[in-house]
Amino acid sequence: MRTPLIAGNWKMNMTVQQAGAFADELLKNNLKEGVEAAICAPFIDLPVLAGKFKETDIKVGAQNVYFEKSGAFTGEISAPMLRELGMHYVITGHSERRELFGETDNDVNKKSRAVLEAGMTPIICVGETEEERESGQYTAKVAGQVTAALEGISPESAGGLVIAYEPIWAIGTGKSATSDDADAMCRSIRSEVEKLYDKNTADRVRILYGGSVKPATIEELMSKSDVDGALVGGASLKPEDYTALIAGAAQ
Ligand SMILES: O=C[C@H](O)COP(=O)(O)O
Repeated sequence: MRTPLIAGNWKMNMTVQQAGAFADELLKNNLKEGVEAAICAPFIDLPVLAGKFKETDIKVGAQNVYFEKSGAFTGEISAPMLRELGMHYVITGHSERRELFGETDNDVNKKSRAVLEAGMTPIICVGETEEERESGQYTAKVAGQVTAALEGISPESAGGLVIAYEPIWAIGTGKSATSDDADAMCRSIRSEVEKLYDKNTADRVRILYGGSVKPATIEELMSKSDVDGALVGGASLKPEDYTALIAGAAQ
């Protein structure tokens, strides 16, 4: 049985003060049980969130990492640094990092391995462009991203990780994939994991959908058998919306 996960991705939003205020508000709400809650925030917000959520089940994660452990890499943050802060998750391979910062499949693989090695869980993002969807190449594109991201990762580790399917055309556009399309792609990713490993690993790995998920759409999305949760951008920025997402996923 896979525990549903609602992971917020704040992207480049929320100052330290705003992050603290969000946490205080969220802690006043009764989050429904049975759903894992995680917030992936900008690096500077992580200590305050880790502190505020310390005595709770709410997990905190980063949105990026560098794959080396330490050294002359000005401006970068390593996986052991994040682990020491109490991070559980690190997003790797988000399409914004691939598109805007030139991250390759190889970078995503190295980052995901560094995250696992440090004792955290990567949320590995994959997804196709609108052009790839329209030309029918999307399944092959996503399968290729999954294969590249998982290279050299053991079956034990692979079973515990999280993959987020985020069609690029649905991110921040209000144009969400239908729940059936999301389910079909999550199933296709699971079968790719089974090809690379085995059925047991494929049954354990959690696969999220991301792309314009809102409180109004979460329940329908979560009714699908291969969708194990959501990676949520815009709708994770307000405590009341985030609380509603958790409630919707708990139905
Ligand atoms: O990581 C989250 C995704 O990019 C989705 O963002 P969005 O919910 O604002 O469309």
